[in-house]
Amino acid sequence: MLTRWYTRIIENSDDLAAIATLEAGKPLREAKGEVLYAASFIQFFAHEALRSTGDTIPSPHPQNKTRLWTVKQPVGPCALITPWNFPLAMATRKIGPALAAGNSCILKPAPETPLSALALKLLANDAGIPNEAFQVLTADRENAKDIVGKELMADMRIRKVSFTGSTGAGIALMEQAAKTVKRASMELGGNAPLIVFNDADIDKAVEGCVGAKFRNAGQVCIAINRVFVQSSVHDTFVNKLVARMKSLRIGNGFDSNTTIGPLITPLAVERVQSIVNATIAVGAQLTFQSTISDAVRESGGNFFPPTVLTNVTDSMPVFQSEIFGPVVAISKFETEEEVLSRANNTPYGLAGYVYTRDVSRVHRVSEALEVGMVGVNETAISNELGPFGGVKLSGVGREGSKDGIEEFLETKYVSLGL
Ligand SMILES: NC(=O)c1ccc[n+]([C@@H]2O[C@H](COP(=O)([O-])OP(=O)(O)OC[C@H]3O[C@@H](n4cnc5c(N)ncnc54)[C@H](O)[C@@H]3O)[C@@H](O)[C@H]2O)c1
Ligand SMILES: O=CCCC(=O)O
Repeated sequence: MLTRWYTRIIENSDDLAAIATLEAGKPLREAKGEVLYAASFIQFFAHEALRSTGDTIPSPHPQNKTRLWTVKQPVGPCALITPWNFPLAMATRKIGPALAAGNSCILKPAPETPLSALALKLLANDAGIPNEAFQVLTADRENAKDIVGKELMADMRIRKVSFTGSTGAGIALMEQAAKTVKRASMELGGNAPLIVFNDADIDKAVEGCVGAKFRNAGQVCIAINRVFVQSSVHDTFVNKLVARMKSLRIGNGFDSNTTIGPLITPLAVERVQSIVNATIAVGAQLTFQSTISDAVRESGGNFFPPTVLTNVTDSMPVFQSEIFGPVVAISKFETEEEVLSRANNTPYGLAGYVYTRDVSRVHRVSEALEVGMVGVNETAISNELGPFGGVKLSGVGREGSKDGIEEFLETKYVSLGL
């Protein structure tokens, strides 16, 4: 059934991408990429279902009088709660392993993007997945908090909660889930550093920065939030970045020239603007800001122009908050020791990126960064095979990869006396 669902998603990819662009505003090209990314989790976990095997264990008893083994069993009905920024992929990254492990599940999508979830469900039912096995429960923001979250969390029948969203909401759900001792996986906010050393390929670093900063207009949990550039290559990096950013095109996601769409709500635009204003007010320099054409501005979308801030210091608001918008904030550093201490000086630990040609440094820095995922000389780290997840306030558990299905399985131990 999962394989059939995968096929239905691919067959309907143009419609799914259009729905995601309509709901979330992302450029259609990115939405098409998200459909393939979303589908990959269904295909991968359809295969992974075949590998959910237990162990046989040697008997510890002197006369070999017992046989011991384990079986993998479904954890039980699952509550899956997802955000709006990847309305298809964040859903399938949970539904795929939940169903593959043999669980039923209830998906509670973000109030901003319920239609993508409902479209996925239609295709799942069409592929033969029973209505009862995968349900979608839509709710507005207040109902999500006050009724849905608490109802699902208080219900003893729900044995697992898998959440992707903000750290604050994740903590609230963990507290609620504790009362019925549910298994909990939390994919939460980030504050990713990009570290560019003076031996790096600067063109490659600029391209990586553009990729991981402007994807979905910066509304990505693994988006680069703090850029640290070694002082001798700082000006070169900034100049090349600004030159590259001049080719970005802001506009309606359905316009084929658009590379940056709107932010999700007017409130999101206000929030990003206030972070930028507060950072400039304490001494950062506004080095570059793209222009938004009158036609685009008058179209009424929630656009924020791609922006570069330099002379940023660690205590400034742009380094302290998850920006969730197209703003590059850059700071200079001198030594490896200094930059590692500054990069780790955050309660978050989702992704980190480093550009260097020194292989020893690759090992030192990737091991020392307090994050769940490291991109070395690349920033496109997301795929169905890599374990996705964070440490510290960025969450617990992993999604995708062989680890992803384990989150939805219990290990039962059987001891047989002969
Ligand atoms: N680590 C990851 O994999 C990952 C992926 C995507 C987004 N995120 C994070 O998500 C955040 C942006 O998404 P958002 O604004 O939709 O987040 P959010 O936390 O406001 O909402 C996420 C989901 O949780 C629901 N929700 C919120 N509070 C709830 C509560 N108390 N009880 C039950 N449900 C509740 C919302 O309705 C929505 O469906 C960012 O912080 C981003 O970094 C993390
Ligand atoms: O926003 C967070 C998820 C993005 C991704 O899976 O690459």
